Amino acid sequence: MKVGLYFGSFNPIHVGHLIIANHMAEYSDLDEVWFVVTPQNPHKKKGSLLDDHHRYELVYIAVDDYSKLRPSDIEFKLPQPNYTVHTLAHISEKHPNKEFCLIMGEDNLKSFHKWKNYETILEHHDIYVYPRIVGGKVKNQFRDHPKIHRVDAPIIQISATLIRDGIKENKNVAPMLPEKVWKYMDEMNFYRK
Ligand SMILES: Nc1ncnc2c1ncn2[C@@H]1O[C@H](COP(=O)(O)OP(=O)(O)OP(=O)(O)O)[C@@H](O)[C@H]1O
Ligand SMILES: O=C(O)c1ccc[n+]([C@@H]2O[C@H](COP(=O)([O-])O)[C@@H](O)[C@H]2O)c1
Repeated sequence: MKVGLYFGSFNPIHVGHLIIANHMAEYSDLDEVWFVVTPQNPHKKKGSLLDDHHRYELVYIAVDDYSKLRPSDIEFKLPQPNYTVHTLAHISEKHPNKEFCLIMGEDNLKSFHKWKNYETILEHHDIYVYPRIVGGKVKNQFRDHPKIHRVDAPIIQISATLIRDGIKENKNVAPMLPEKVWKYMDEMNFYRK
């Protein structure tokens, strides 16, 4: 079985994430997509991060109705900050019968040369890249790389930052979130202060 791993802070998960993951599961050769909730991205400040378990709960609620999408808390017990190369080694050892690929946006591909041991990642895993609107260029070494596959998924301009800021300013952010996710966030008063 071929599993696509979609790593992120998911602070919170939104419809942009869900549309990408569902597109990969339905229109590529991936059998499943797992949302790996990252406690601490090595390139991001902890800042306004909601508690790990709350972010995981929101992902869990979001994928509940999708049989090919799953939540994963595998990074919760691994050392922080979370380097993807370590998680990939750990997850591959835990599930020897599955083939794991990485899903990433074009934005992340642009800074992929700064990731820890990115050559090791490319040696062992395929990467499925979806388009995003961002400045800058993808490095030549990643352009026609045999392990990097482009998937023509839709471009959605929503970010978790936009949602967090909107909630603080009392705006209606409901359309940007799966309905059950928004209901839970609203009840729990997440991101209000
Ligand atoms: N609208 C979107 N469409 C496609 N990919 C997205 C979108 N928003 C985020 N991503 C990508 O999904 C992954 C996880 O996203 P992340 O949790 O950082 O959300 P975010 O919305 O970018 O968050 P923030 O605004 O807090 O930086 C990252 O690789 C990110 O580039
Ligand atoms: O391994 C690395 O060096 C590395 C550097 C930057 C980002 N990442 C991972 O990329 C994923 C996307 O991060 P984010 O916070 O933008 O959603 C997240 O799981 C990070 O841990 C990993």
